[in-house]
Amino acid sequence: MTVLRLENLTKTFGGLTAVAGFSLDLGARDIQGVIGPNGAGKTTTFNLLTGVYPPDSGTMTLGDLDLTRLSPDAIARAGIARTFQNIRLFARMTVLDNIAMALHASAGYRFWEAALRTGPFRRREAELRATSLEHLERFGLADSRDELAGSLPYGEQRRLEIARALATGPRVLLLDEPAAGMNPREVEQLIRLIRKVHEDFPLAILLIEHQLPVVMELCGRVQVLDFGQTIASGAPRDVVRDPLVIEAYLGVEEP
Ligand SMILES: Nc1ncnc2c1ncn2[C@@H]1O[C@H](COP(=O)(O)OP(=O)(O)OP(=O)(O)O)[C@@H](O)[C@H]1O
Repeated sequence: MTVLRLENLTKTFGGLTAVAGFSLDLGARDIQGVIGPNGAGKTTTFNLLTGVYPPDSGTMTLGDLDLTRLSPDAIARAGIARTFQNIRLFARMTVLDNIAMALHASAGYRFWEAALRTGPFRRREAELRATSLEHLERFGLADSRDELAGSLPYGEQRRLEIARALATGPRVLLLDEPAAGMNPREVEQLIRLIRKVHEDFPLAILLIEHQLPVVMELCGRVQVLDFGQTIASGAPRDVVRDPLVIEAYLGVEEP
């Protein structure tokens, strides 16, 4: 069953076509990848999908819901969560508060309840902290709950960012180059983490990645972008042998 369908998305900036006719069907339990050289349009695709900018043309649907013109907030509420190429955490807040903030944002408090700190508000605050702690436990981060997020080692910051994205129960998780800046040991741990997330949570994952081993290990299907165009798609082991893909990556001239 398809959870996310993108049809013919196009986005231009001035005279530059960043994404040209991008289409994708993501099954409810798929892990799919998007790869391509620098500037190929990968991050722009995620920015369209999360409502950072509207597409010039094309449609995006999540289940029965048309996402195409929705705001980033509405798209997040509908069930699409993401992480960023450069980790975005509240670095000066504690690990626990980073999760609590994500839950808070989706809890929908009324302003006066929060301002007056009424009984129901305090009760929900306590519940929120308990839920946040449980969530941290699942990700092996409970012992670091009182540390500042910015002081965690890089691999754990990435884990916290993924934990935060999952706190509100999304149907689709977008990971933008999760292995960027990681050493081989951290990459191994990340692959295990993403596998476990996929086993434990009922969601689909769409992954942008430069490091091919990550894509080869995790993705059932991969799409290759070059100058905004999809130049190949299919099983990772077939796609990496495609002459067009080799040329795009290595700049090899065809004979
Ligand atoms: N907001 C913007 N305004 C103008 N041009 C943009 C904007 N965002 C992206 N671009 C351009 O669109 C093209 C695609 O960029 P994009 O960031 O999507 O590529 P990418 O595949 O994610 O690259 P990288 O691997 O380097 O992150 C690039 O030429 C980029 O300069």
